[in-house]
Amino acid sequence: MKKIIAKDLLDIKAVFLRPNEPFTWASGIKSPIYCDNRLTLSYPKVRKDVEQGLAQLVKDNFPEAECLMGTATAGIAHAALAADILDLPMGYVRGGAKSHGRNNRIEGVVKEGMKVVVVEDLISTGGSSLECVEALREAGCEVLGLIAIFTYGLDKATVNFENAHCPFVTLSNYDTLIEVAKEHDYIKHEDMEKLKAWKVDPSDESWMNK
Ligand SMILES: O=P(O)(O)OC[C@H]1O[C@H](OP(=O)(O)OP(=O)(O)O)[C@H](O)[C@@H]1O
Ligand SMILES: O=C(O)c1cc(=O)[nH]c(=O)[nH]1
Repeated sequence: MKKIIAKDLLDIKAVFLRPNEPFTWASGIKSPIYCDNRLTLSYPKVRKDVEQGLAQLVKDNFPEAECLMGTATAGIAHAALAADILDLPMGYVRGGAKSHGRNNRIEGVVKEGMKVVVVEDLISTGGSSLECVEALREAGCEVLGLIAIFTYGLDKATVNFENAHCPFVTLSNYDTLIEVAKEHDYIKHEDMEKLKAWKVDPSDESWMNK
């Protein structure tokens, strides 16, 4: 499954490499790579692989789940589609509470003690995911864990999830993506060298001068 999803992302050109004009991530990290999983929504075959994969992750890892909660914005559609396969309720968590209407941060029905799985599209540092986990816990939910399409496998994310006592599982990851990209000649040799230097410590910007 990890290789199928990695190949899907490469085939639909959801993986962007821009070593000479780095992307700025949500965390502020400058990166030569950006994975736009939102594009999976535009490709029905890939979308099916992703949603069936996410539903299977819930069945295998969190079989007691009573509700899926997407992270705004990129996790929402995946939570809805996977919840439909599993015939479970769903909702989503905003980045912050609304300042009008019902002032909600969490949308959908939330009940005290409800067993929830959070659905995210991608994990870099895990900061955005864990803010949603925290909001759901504050609202009285029992967060069983989090699922996502992709993780970069950064140490920072591992530590953040451990500290938050929140297990997480993903459909694919950076190491698999690089392996599949090599097998299918998706990445030029010089870009691979920059990626290697960057991955040693993504928060150290010296890779840009290599
Ligand atoms: O693990 P992190 O370091 O928090 O980074 C990953 C987050 O960044 C992206 O969201 P973005 O802020 O781009 O917003 P979006 O979901 O609205 O596209 C992505 O969808 C994750 O939620
Ligand atoms: O960390 C991020 O903001 C981020 C990285 C990435 O590869 N893709 C994405 O959508 N967000």
